[in-house]
Amino acid sequence: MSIHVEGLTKIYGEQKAVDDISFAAKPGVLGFLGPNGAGKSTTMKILTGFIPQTGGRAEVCGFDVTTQPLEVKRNIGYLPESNALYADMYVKESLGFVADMHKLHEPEKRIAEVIEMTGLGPEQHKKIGQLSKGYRQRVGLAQAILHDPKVLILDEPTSGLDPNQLISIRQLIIDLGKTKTVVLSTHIMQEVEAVCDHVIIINKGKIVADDTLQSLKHSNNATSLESIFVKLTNNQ
Ligand SMILES: Nc1ncnc2c1ncn2[C@@H]1O[C@H](COP(=O)(O)OP(=O)(O)OP(=O)(O)O)[C@@H](O)[C@H]1O
Repeated sequence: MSIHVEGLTKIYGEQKAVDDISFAAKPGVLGFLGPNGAGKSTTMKILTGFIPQTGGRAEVCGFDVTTQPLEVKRNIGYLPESNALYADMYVKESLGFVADMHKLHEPEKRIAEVIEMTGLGPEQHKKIGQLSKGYRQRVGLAQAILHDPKVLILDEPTSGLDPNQLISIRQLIIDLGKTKTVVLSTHIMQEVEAVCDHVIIINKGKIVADDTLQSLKHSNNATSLESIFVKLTNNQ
Protein backbone atom coordinates (compact mmCIF):
# COMPACT_ATOMS: atom_id res chain seq x y z
CA MET A 1 0.00 0.00 0.00
CA SER A 2 1.38 3.42 -0.85
CA ILE A 3 -0.68 5.21 1.81
CA HIS A 4 -1.38 3.73 5.19
CA VAL A 5 -3.25 5.73 7.84
CA GLU A 6 -3.96 4.32 11.30
CA GLY A 7 -6.04 6.01 13.99
CA LEU A 8 -5.24 9.49 12.66
CA THR A 9 -6.61 12.37 14.72
CA LYS A 10 -6.23 16.14 14.47
CA ILE A 11 -7.52 18.54 17.08
CA TYR A 12 -7.41 22.31 16.46
CA GLY A 13 -7.91 24.00 19.83
CA GLU A 14 -11.09 22.38 21.02
CA GLN A 15 -12.24 21.12 17.64
CA LYS A 16 -11.66 17.56 16.50
CA ALA A 17 -11.24 18.01 12.73
CA VAL A 18 -10.10 14.41 12.07
CA ASP A 19 -11.34 11.75 14.46
CA ASP A 20 -9.46 8.46 14.62
CA ILE A 21 -9.51 7.56 10.91
CA SER A 22 -7.79 4.57 9.29
CA PHE A 23 -7.50 3.80 5.60
CA ALA A 24 -5.10 2.57 2.95
CA ALA A 25 -4.62 3.37 -0.72
CA LYS A 26 -2.80 1.71 -3.61
CA PRO A 27 -2.13 2.88 -7.21
CA GLY A 28 -5.29 4.19 -8.87
CA VAL A 29 -7.46 7.22 -8.17
CA LEU A 30 -9.00 7.47 -4.72
CA GLY A 31 -11.90 9.92 -4.42
CA PHE A 32 -11.67 11.61 -1.02
CA LEU A 33 -15.10 13.10 -0.45
CA GLY A 34 -17.03 14.84 2.27
CA PRO A 35 -19.06 17.95 3.01
CA ASN A 36 -17.39 21.31 3.73
CA GLY A 37 -15.43 21.13 6.96
CA ALA A 38 -15.41 17.29 7.08
CA GLY A 39 -11.63 17.08 7.51
CA LYS A 40 -10.42 16.32 3.97
CA SER A 41 -7.86 19.13 3.62
CA THR A 42 -6.64 18.53 7.16
CA THR A 43 -5.97 14.85 6.37
CA MET A 44 -4.22 15.80 3.12
CA LYS A 45 -2.05 18.36 4.89
CA ILE A 46 -0.99 15.74 7.45
CA LEU A 47 -0.15 13.22 4.70
CA THR A 48 2.02 15.77 2.92
CA GLY A 49 3.78 16.85 6.12
CA PHE A 50 2.36 20.39 6.10
CA ILE A 51 0.86 20.06 9.58
CA PRO A 52 1.43 17.51 12.36
CA GLN A 53 -1.28 15.17 13.56
CA THR A 54 -2.46 15.11 17.17
CA GLY A 55 -2.59 11.32 17.31
CA GLY A 56 -2.26 8.18 15.22
CA ARG A 57 0.14 7.57 12.33
CA ALA A 58 0.38 7.99 8.59
CA GLU A 59 2.81 6.38 6.14
CA VAL A 60 3.54 7.25 2.52
CA CYS A 61 5.36 4.54 0.54
CA GLY A 62 6.35 2.95 3.85
CA PHE A 63 7.78 6.19 5.30
CA ASP A 64 6.35 7.74 8.43
CA VAL A 65 5.18 11.35 7.94
CA THR A 66 6.42 12.38 11.39
CA THR A 67 9.78 10.64 11.62
CA GLN A 68 10.75 10.44 7.91
CA PRO A 69 9.44 13.73 6.44
CA LEU A 70 12.15 14.05 3.75
CA GLU A 71 11.51 10.56 2.36
CA VAL A 72 7.78 11.33 2.38
CA LYS A 73 8.34 14.61 0.47
CA ARG A 74 10.42 12.75 -2.13
CA ASN A 75 7.53 10.36 -2.77
CA ILE A 76 4.59 12.74 -2.68
CA GLY A 77 3.30 15.56 -4.88
CA TYR A 78 0.74 18.00 -3.51
CA LEU A 79 -1.62 20.42 -5.18
CA PRO A 80 -3.20 22.37 -2.32
CA GLU A 81 -6.72 23.79 -2.49
CA SER A 82 -5.52 27.38 -2.74
CA ASN A 83 -2.25 26.98 -4.53
CA ALA A 84 -0.02 30.01 -4.12
CA LEU A 85 2.07 30.60 -7.24
CA TYR A 86 4.51 33.43 -7.87
CA ALA A 87 2.63 35.65 -10.33
CA ASP A 88 5.83 37.36 -11.53
CA MET A 89 7.57 34.13 -12.49
CA TYR A 90 7.50 32.70 -15.99
CA VAL A 91 5.99 29.21 -16.28
CA LYS A 92 9.31 27.56 -17.11
CA GLU A 93 11.13 29.57 -14.47
CA SER A 94 8.69 28.39 -11.78
CA LEU A 95 9.18 24.77 -12.86
CA GLY A 96 12.96 25.31 -12.82
CA PHE A 97 12.66 26.60 -9.26
CA VAL A 98 10.77 23.45 -8.18
CA ALA A 99 13.24 21.24 -10.11
CA ASP A 100 16.10 22.86 -8.14
CA MET A 101 14.32 22.17 -4.87
CA HIS A 102 14.07 18.50 -5.80
CA LYS A 103 17.65 18.49 -7.19
CA LEU A 104 16.49 16.83 -10.42
CA HIS A 105 19.32 15.39 -12.55
CA GLU A 106 18.07 16.48 -15.97
CA PRO A 107 15.72 19.33 -15.12
CA GLU A 108 15.26 20.68 -18.67
CA LYS A 109 14.24 17.30 -20.04
CA ARG A 110 11.79 16.65 -17.22
CA ILE A 111 10.35 20.18 -17.41
CA ALA A 112 9.69 19.69 -21.14
CA GLU A 113 7.99 16.33 -20.45
CA VAL A 114 5.77 17.79 -17.75
CA ILE A 115 4.86 20.81 -19.91
CA GLU A 116 3.76 18.35 -22.58
CA MET A 117 1.80 16.17 -20.10
CA THR A 118 -0.09 19.08 -18.58
CA GLY A 119 -0.81 20.80 -21.91
CA LEU A 120 1.10 23.92 -20.89
CA GLY A 121 2.93 24.13 -24.22
CA PRO A 122 1.09 27.10 -25.75
CA GLU A 123 1.37 29.13 -22.52
CA GLN A 124 4.85 28.12 -21.42
CA HIS A 125 6.48 31.46 -22.21
CA LYS A 126 3.99 33.56 -20.21
CA LYS A 127 4.23 34.85 -16.68
CA ILE A 128 2.01 32.95 -14.23
CA GLY A 129 0.10 36.16 -13.46
CA GLN A 130 -0.93 36.36 -17.14
CA LEU A 131 -2.46 32.87 -17.20
CA SER A 132 -6.14 31.95 -16.96
CA LYS A 133 -7.30 30.02 -13.88
CA GLY A 134 -7.24 26.71 -15.75
CA TYR A 135 -3.68 27.19 -16.93
CA ARG A 136 -2.57 28.28 -13.45
CA GLN A 137 -4.06 25.04 -12.17
CA ARG A 138 -2.00 23.19 -14.79
CA VAL A 139 1.14 24.92 -13.51
CA GLY A 140 0.25 23.72 -9.99
CA LEU A 141 -0.21 20.19 -11.30
CA ALA A 142 3.04 20.36 -13.26
CA GLN A 143 4.87 21.45 -10.10
CA ALA A 144 3.27 18.61 -8.13
CA ILE A 145 4.31 15.89 -10.61
CA LEU A 146 7.72 17.28 -11.60
CA HIS A 147 9.74 14.94 -9.37
CA ASP A 148 7.65 11.98 -10.56
CA PRO A 149 6.24 11.12 -7.12
CA LYS A 150 4.53 7.78 -6.51
CA VAL A 151 1.72 9.47 -4.59
CA LEU A 152 -0.20 12.58 -5.64
CA ILE A 153 -2.52 14.55 -3.39
CA LEU A 154 -4.89 16.81 -5.33
CA ASP A 155 -7.17 19.06 -3.29
CA GLU A 156 -10.03 20.22 -5.54
CA PRO A 157 -7.83 20.46 -8.65
CA THR A 158 -10.68 21.21 -11.04
CA SER A 159 -12.67 23.80 -9.09
CA GLY A 160 -13.58 26.75 -11.28
CA LEU A 161 -12.47 25.24 -14.59
CA ASP A 162 -14.52 25.46 -17.78
CA PRO A 163 -15.91 22.20 -19.25
CA ASN A 164 -13.08 21.84 -21.79
CA GLN A 165 -10.40 22.34 -19.16
CA LEU A 166 -12.27 19.94 -16.86
CA ILE A 167 -12.21 17.17 -19.42
CA SER A 168 -8.51 17.51 -20.14
CA ILE A 169 -7.45 17.75 -16.48
CA ARG A 170 -9.65 14.74 -15.64
CA GLN A 171 -8.01 12.76 -18.43
CA LEU A 172 -4.61 13.70 -17.04
CA ILE A 173 -5.69 12.50 -13.57
CA ILE A 174 -6.88 9.19 -15.06
CA ASP A 175 -3.54 8.77 -16.84
CA LEU A 176 -1.56 9.59 -13.70
CA GLY A 177 -3.65 7.06 -11.74
CA LYS A 178 -2.47 4.26 -14.04
CA THR A 179 0.91 4.24 -12.29
CA LYS A 180 0.52 6.47 -9.22
CA THR A 181 -1.66 6.58 -6.14
CA VAL A 182 -3.76 9.70 -6.62
CA VAL A 183 -5.89 11.06 -3.78
CA LEU A 184 -8.46 13.38 -5.30
CA SER A 185 -10.63 15.66 -3.21
CA THR A 186 -13.58 17.09 -5.11
CA HIS A 187 -17.19 18.13 -4.60
CA ILE A 188 -18.11 17.15 -8.15
CA MET A 189 -19.71 13.70 -7.95
CA GLN A 190 -19.74 13.35 -11.73
CA GLU A 191 -15.97 13.75 -11.64
CA VAL A 192 -15.61 10.97 -9.08
CA GLU A 193 -17.75 8.67 -11.24
CA ALA A 194 -15.57 9.51 -14.25
CA VAL A 195 -12.20 9.22 -12.60
CA CYS A 196 -12.12 7.22 -9.35
CA ASP A 197 -11.73 3.51 -8.67
CA HIS A 198 -12.03 3.77 -4.90
CA VAL A 199 -14.03 6.19 -2.77
CA ILE A 200 -13.73 7.34 0.83
CA ILE A 201 -16.44 9.56 2.29
CA ILE A 202 -15.57 11.47 5.44
CA ASN A 203 -18.14 13.24 7.59
CA LYS A 204 -17.42 15.29 10.72
CA GLY A 205 -13.91 13.87 10.88
CA LYS A 206 -14.98 10.21 10.62
CA ILE A 207 -14.93 7.83 7.66
CA VAL A 208 -18.48 6.81 6.75
CA ALA A 209 -17.68 4.90 3.53
CA ASP A 210 -14.54 3.24 2.14
CA ASP A 211 -15.09 1.02 -0.89
CA THR A 212 -14.95 0.72 -4.64
CA LEU A 213 -17.47 2.89 -6.45
CA GLN A 214 -19.26 -0.20 -7.72
CA SER A 215 -19.56 -1.91 -4.31
CA LEU A 216 -20.64 1.34 -2.70
CA LYS A 217 -23.53 1.65 -5.16
CA HIS A 218 -24.40 -2.01 -4.74
CA SER A 219 -24.38 -1.99 -0.93
CA ASN A 220 -26.41 1.23 -0.77
CA ASN A 221 -28.78 0.04 -3.45
CA ALA A 222 -28.19 3.32 -5.28
CA THR A 223 -27.52 4.31 -8.85
CA SER A 224 -25.81 7.63 -8.16
CA LEU A 225 -22.93 8.54 -5.89
CA GLU A 226 -24.70 11.80 -5.12
CA SER A 227 -27.56 10.01 -3.38
CA ILE A 228 -25.10 7.92 -1.35
CA PHE A 229 -23.18 11.06 -0.37
CA VAL A 230 -26.38 12.79 0.79
CA LYS A 231 -27.58 9.71 2.69
CA LEU A 232 -24.28 9.29 4.54
CA THR A 233 -23.46 12.91 5.29
CA ASN A 234 -26.71 14.88 5.56
CA ASN A 235 -27.33 14.24 9.24
CA GLN A 236 -26.92 17.63 10.93
N1 LIG B 1 -5.95 26.01 11.09
C1 LIG B 1 -7.14 25.71 11.62
N2 LIG B 1 -7.47 26.14 12.85
C2 LIG B 1 -8.67 25.82 13.40
N3 LIG B 1 -9.61 25.06 12.80
C3 LIG B 1 -9.33 24.62 11.57
C4 LIG B 1 -8.08 24.91 10.91
N4 LIG B 1 -8.09 24.31 9.69
C5 LIG B 1 -9.28 23.70 9.59
N5 LIG B 1 -10.02 23.87 10.71
C6 LIG B 1 -11.35 23.31 10.98
O1 LIG B 1 -11.28 21.90 10.87
C7 LIG B 1 -12.44 21.40 10.23
C8 LIG B 1 -12.02 20.58 9.01
O2 LIG B 1 -11.51 21.48 8.03
P1 LIG B 1 -10.94 20.99 6.62
O3 LIG B 1 -10.39 22.21 5.94
O4 LIG B 1 -10.04 19.85 6.84
O5 LIG B 1 -12.27 20.50 5.91
P2 LIG B 1 -12.53 20.08 4.39
O6 LIG B 1 -13.23 18.78 4.45
O7 LIG B 1 -11.29 20.17 3.62
O8 LIG B 1 -13.56 21.21 3.94
P3 LIG B 1 -13.82 21.93 2.49
O9 LIG B 1 -14.57 20.93 1.66
O10 LIG B 1 -14.68 23.09 2.87
O11 LIG B 1 -12.48 22.32 1.92
C9 LIG B 1 -13.31 22.59 9.89
O12 LIG B 1 -14.31 22.73 10.87
C10 LIG B 1 -12.35 23.76 9.94
O13 LIG B 1 -12.98 24.95 10.33
